[in-house]
Amino acid sequence: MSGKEQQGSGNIQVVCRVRPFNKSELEMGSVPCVEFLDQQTIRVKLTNTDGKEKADNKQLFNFDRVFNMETTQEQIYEVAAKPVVQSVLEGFNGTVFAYGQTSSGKTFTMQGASIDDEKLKGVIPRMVKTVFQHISDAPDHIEFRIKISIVEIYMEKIRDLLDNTKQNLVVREDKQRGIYIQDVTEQYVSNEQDVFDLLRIGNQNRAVTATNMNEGSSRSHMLFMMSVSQNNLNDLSAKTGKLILVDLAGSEKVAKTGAEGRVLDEAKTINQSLSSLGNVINALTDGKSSHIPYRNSKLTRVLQESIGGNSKTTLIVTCSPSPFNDLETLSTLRFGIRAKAIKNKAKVNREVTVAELQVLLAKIEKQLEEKTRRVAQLEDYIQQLGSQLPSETNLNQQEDQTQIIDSQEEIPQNPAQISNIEEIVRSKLSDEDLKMQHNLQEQITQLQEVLEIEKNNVTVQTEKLSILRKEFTKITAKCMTLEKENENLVQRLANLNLQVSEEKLVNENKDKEIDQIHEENLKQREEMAKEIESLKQIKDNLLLKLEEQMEQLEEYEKKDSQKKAQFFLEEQKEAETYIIELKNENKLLRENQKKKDEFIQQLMSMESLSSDVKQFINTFNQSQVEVNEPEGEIFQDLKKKISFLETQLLGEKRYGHDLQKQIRSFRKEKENMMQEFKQELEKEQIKQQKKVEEVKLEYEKKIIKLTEDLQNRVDKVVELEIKLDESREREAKLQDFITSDEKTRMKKITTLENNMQDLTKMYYEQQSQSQNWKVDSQVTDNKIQRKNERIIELENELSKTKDELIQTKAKLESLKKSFSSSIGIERLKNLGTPMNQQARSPISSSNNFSQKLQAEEQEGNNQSGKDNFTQNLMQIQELNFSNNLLSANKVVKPLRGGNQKTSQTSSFQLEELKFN
Ligand SMILES: Nc1ncnc2c1ncn2[C@@H]1O[C@H](COP(=O)(O)OP(=O)(O)OP(=O)(O)O)[C@@H](O)[C@H]1O
Repeated sequence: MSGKEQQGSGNIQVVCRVRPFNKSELEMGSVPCVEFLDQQTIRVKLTNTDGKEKADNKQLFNFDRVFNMETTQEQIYEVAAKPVVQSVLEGFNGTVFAYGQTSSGKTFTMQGASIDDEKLKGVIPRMVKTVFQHISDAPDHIEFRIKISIVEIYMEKIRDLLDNTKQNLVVREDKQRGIYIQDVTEQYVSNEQDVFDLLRIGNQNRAVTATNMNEGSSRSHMLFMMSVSQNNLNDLSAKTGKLILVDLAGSEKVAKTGAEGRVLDEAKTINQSLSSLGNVINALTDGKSSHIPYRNSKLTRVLQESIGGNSKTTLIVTCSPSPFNDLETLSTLRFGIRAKAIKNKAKVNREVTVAELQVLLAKIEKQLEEKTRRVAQLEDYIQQLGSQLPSETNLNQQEDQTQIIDSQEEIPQNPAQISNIEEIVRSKLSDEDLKMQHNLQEQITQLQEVLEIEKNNVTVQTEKLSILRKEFTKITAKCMTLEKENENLVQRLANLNLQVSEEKLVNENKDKEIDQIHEENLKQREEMAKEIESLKQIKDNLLLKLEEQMEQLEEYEKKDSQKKAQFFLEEQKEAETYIIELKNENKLLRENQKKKDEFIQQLMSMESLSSDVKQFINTFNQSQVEVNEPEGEIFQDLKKKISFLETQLLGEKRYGHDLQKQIRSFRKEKENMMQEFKQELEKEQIKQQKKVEEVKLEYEKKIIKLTEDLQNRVDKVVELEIKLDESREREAKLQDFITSDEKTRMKKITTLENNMQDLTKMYYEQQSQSQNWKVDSQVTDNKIQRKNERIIELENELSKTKDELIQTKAKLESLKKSFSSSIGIERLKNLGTPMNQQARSPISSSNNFSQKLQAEEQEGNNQSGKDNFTQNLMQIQELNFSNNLLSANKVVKPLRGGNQKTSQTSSFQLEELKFN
């Protein structure tokens, strides 16, 4: 695999999916709050409360891909997840995670409605197929090992969904393994079914609750992790790709989901960890943060490699199309846009095994062997061709000879030769001659010394020259680099100035921002405190009101019952009076009955009396017939009385009948009245009951409304409290940030300012130095030029001297010859001349000698030997003079600054250079 293939740096892929309307949304006749402009662009249409679209509503979002409501599970998988899975099979780390509001379709996307349904199964079951398909298509020498782990992050605890006993796992970091969950269950799998079984177990153990928004709302973030290790049995290489598929818990508004109690706590934790995820994304993308707060939540810690690390990552943002959720959809899309800017650096996780290295070593050894064999073959071939193979040392020498050493011009002067000549001359010359010769020798030595000095000077000068040349080139180079450095420094200085001013500006802005945020926070806090206070007041008022209303209700109920009781009492009273009346009437009736009975008895007694009377009358009548007439009158009276009594009886009977009738009608009336009363009473009772129930219902409704209101307010209070906590946290962080970051920034600024001052100083120093250097270089240039001139002069003089020396030598040679020949003649002539007369200074003695010669000349001893001698003497004088002149010239005439001094300086300089 090439290096390019092994590296994969790029942004996180972000795709957006909008789910279809659910049943209740369809029933409401909702119109989508999103519009799909093309395959990459989506627009959110925000509406006012009247349902009309808001003015200036251009909420456009661009993603790597936008999936509309009709998108199938397969389409999502092919575009969003399959490339990541394929990267994992190549040895990369890969992550696919779904983010969105509760009930927006995260679980549907990641797992699907059913893992067994071909159409509805989600990313996880589909991925399994791709992996096992790849394994079955892979060549035989590739060995695969697949491990599965499933965990959930619930209430900031990592729970192992494959082992219920592991309830609080720990995240660790390792150089080799990267970020990993310690002790998590890693189950080896060998086929698709194994994975599905584990998935089922994991789903069974996952925390799910029904909320107002979702029947099966995930209360945790679920992470499905798969590691795919591959061993190549041929080259023994190994690589491991890790895949993480994340079904996040949904962000939710507690007011909408109706969360309370435990569910509310869950919602708080979910929202908190999602906001930590948002913070990490912000820190990664704002381009300013040096610290990424991965450790603020378990979720971000586990996903550290996936967000901004070694992973190929796809984020699926899921949205609801309902206008009811438009603001949540908007914030989800904004989250996706921020995440899109994250850059990851994925690389193949290759493991270099010992076995692999051994194979590599064996390969290299084999190559080496082949190369050695080839060399031997080539050597044979060369020898066969008759060529000599260079030995190793020759080869080394050849290599060493690459350095060219400058050879110095040899001066034609040989001290050995001179010493030879000296000896010959010494053996042949007399003392005076020897003296002369000695003088000459001295002169020659002087000349040689001068020559030597000059030679040394020249060497020194040449060396100096080369050193100076080198120095000059160095200085020039240095000057150039300094100039460059200077330019860079100026540039840097300008940049630093810019940076500092920018930093200052940024700082000022930040300060302003911080102040603003601080102020805003304070305001918000005040507002929130006020709001909370007012809400508390409202809550208290509501509670008071509720209590009052409850009291009123109780009072009302009391009053109602009192009223009812009174009403019943009155009714009872009425009924009682009525009953009393009826009783009275009954009494009357009974009295009448009594009377009637009495009367009937009377009547009966009267009837018996009348029958007695009748009997008596009959007996009387019978007896009347027998007795007399006057008794007939009594009878008549009795008859009248009887008839009167009979009419009275009849009247009484009628009266009795009437009374009975009356009693019957009274009874009927009473019964009817009782019936009516009962009916009315029942009706009234039902009415009252209905009324009571209505009132009760009304109150219950009111209570429910008030409780709902109260709950909403409590929710609001909770939300506000969460917000307050968050803003407090934010403020605390800001404070930290302000204190720590600001301090470091201030430090940075001061160090930058110091640096700037130093740099400015340095810049000026450098400038003055470079100026000095320029002057120095000019001076050195001039010096070099002068020295060059002087060297040329010296060289000329040297060559002159050399010529002269050669001439002198030649003359000396010829002189020696003629001297030796003439000395013989002279000796013969001046045998009586004392030796001490000749022992004077060379010049004076030679002058005397010349005077003598001149005298002899004048004397006319004109022999050829004598002429020669004179000529030679003249020549010697000339030579002496020129030599003196030359030596005077050479020794006295100083080089610039004095010859000795220069030679001293140069030797000093040389010492210095040697030392350097
Ligand atoms: N693309 C879709 N097609 C058909 N039905 C869908 C789609 N997306 C989601 N649903 C349905 O919507 C409901 C909610 O979906 P899901 O449970 O996946 O939401 P979620 O985002 O996971 O919610 P939570 O965060 O509360 O767990 C489910 O009944 C699901 O079947």
